[in-house]
Amino acid sequence: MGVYGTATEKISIFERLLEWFLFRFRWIFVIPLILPASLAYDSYNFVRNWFIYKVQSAPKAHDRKVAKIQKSVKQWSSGDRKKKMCTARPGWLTMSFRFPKYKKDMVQIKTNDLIDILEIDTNARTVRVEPNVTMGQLTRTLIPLGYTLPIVPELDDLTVGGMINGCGVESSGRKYGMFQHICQSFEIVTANGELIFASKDKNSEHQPLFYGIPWSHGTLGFLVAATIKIIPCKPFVRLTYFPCKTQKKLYDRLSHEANKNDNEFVEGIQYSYDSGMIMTASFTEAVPKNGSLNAIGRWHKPWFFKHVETILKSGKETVEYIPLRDYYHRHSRSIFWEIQDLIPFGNNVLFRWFLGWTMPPKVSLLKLTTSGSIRNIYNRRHVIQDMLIPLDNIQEAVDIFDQEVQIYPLWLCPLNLQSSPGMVRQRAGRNIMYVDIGVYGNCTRDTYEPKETTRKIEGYVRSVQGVQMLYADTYMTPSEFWEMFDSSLYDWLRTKYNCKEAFPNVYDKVCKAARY
Ligand SMILES: Cc1cc2nc3c(=O)[nH]c(=O)nc-3n(C[C@H](O)[C@H](O)[C@H](O)COP(=O)(O)OP(=O)(O)OC[C@H]3O[C@@H](n4cnc5c(N)ncnc54)[C@H](O)[C@@H]3O)c2cc1C
Ligand SMILES: NC(=O)C1=CN([C@@H]2O[C@H](COP(=O)(O)OP(=O)(O)OC[C@H]3O[C@@H](n4cnc5c(N)ncnc54)[C@H](OP(=O)(O)O)[C@@H]3O)[C@@H](O)[C@H]2O)C=CC1
Ligand SMILES: CC(C)=CCC[C@@H](C)[C@H]1CC[C@@]2(C)C3=C(CC[C@]12C)[C@@]1(C)CC[C@H](O)C(C)(C)[C@@H]1CC3
Repeated sequence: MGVYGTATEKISIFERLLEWFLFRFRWIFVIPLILPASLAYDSYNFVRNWFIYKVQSAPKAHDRKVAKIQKSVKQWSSGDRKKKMCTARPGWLTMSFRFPKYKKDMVQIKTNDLIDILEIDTNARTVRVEPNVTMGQLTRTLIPLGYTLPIVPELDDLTVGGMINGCGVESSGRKYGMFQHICQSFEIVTANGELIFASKDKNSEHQPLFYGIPWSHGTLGFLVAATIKIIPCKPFVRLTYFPCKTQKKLYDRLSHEANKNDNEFVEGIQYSYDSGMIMTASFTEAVPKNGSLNAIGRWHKPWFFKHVETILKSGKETVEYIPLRDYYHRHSRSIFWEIQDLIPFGNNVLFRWFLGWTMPPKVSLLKLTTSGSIRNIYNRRHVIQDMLIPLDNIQEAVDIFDQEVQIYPLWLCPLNLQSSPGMVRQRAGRNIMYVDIGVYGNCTRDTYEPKETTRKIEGYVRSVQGVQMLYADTYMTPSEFWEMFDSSLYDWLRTKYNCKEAFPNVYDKVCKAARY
């Protein structure tokens, strides 16, 4: 039973067996209940969003919704101010592993109904959206018009608000950086209830706030709308798979492709210590006559990471044409590779043909129904981490991951990090190619101790000027945290916009103590 935890934990054999049973057979509950509920939830949202977009009622309603938020914040401001504020978005809806503890002791401001796309301006090449608009909603609306966001983080339910106040990365990061770098302006309700417009434009009065908002997790104000760049796109991508059978070949290829201007998208999946696949893609108008079309998003298709593994085994460099939306949401159906634990036989051909159309279960509904025992088992042996480190350090970083957790596959996503102000900054004065190393899975190492192991990895990441994505568990102390992140602009903005009484410090929202 060593695999389920650490020697120091005192938990009876019976409890372990029960946990194991609940974990292994979670599908008994997920298939008949969560899958239909997910389908119903998505269908309702699809119809509702389509209707609202058609009747164009969102822009008018927006002003009313924002006025309500301002009123609530002003009420807080003129009250006793004993409690701090956060959004009322419930913990089970967020796309992170933990349920936030801090919400119950705070005044929750209702930003929940900010769920609409407000304006698509194809001349200015921007889209103005409310913060709870999801990536799935945006691709569904923009792609038929011939446009897309330059960066589309791949899980359908990720929100614009989460991508901006937290962080968003995707395979076009090699060209565009992170989600915050494709934003033009933010509309913010401040701690005083004032509505301000913070733009990237250097003549904008609130330009520093524009740079301060990303990664601040709602601790500088409430985001009520964002204007984001859009670019023209084509209906397909031409995806090339480069199987790599040694680690050197894998990282050389990753670095070569990440620095090559022709590539719109570059990502890697490392399947073992010394083998993996690098994939590059660019937009294309049509599938050539002899080209192979693969609509990977269709319900009966194999999970994307399994499909890639099959090509890796064949060892052949392969080219496929993939519908653009299928490409963007390629990791949604299998929630990267997390679905294996939830429905172990989900990639079986019979399951796919009969029930594939009901997949995937919604992460939010899974979270809502996660029992304490399942949470314990995930706490003890499941690792979810994304570390952004300079691409030049990839070999060393993977060695540390291998030594500490030895979990594969690893997600490798290059991103171009600008030298701009904000919580995440590198001070080179030029762009540096980073890579996001994503580790998602069960650790079977006997030496794995969630806190100690994560702290070792965090220490390494700090030592190479890397950063940890904060949706994951962080075990850093405040001083370690502020060694990793730059507090100069953040602290100044917290004073300037009277945030200290109104919102907690970002560390107090993301540290382990703030989460279940
Ligand atoms: C005590 C104190 C007072 C401050 N007062 C102000 C103030 O009056 N006005 C103000 O705007 N900020 C102010 N700030 C915030 C300051 O801009 C940030 O701390 C900034 O991120 C620090 O950058 P740096 O000095 O390391 O700049 P550098 O590393 O030298 O800057 C890197 C690049 O970012 C650009 N840059 C730097 N700051 C900003 C910014 N705020 N917005 C856009 N581009 C920027 C620079 O031009 C340069 O190209 C103050 C901070 C402190 C601690
Ligand atoms: N490809 C990728 O990049 C992926 C990224 N992720 C991570 O998941 C998270 C996104 O999850 P998602 O469910 O969309 O977002 P969350 O609800 O988790 O929000 C993330 C943070 O942003 C704050 N926030 C959200 N909306 C607002 C707003 N309107 N005004 C002020 N603050 C706000 C929240 O504050 P509060 O606590 O007050 O609600 C919270 O601290 C991100 O942090 C991201 O890093 C996950 C998967 C993939
Ligand atoms: C930067 C990138 C690409 C990050 C991808 C992160 C995903 C793999 C994470 C985000 C949220 C996440 C932690 C989650 C889970 C798996 C991994 C996810 C989807 C699951 C579904 C695993 C099963 C759990 O019981 C529970 C339902 C609580 C969580 C919910 C969040």
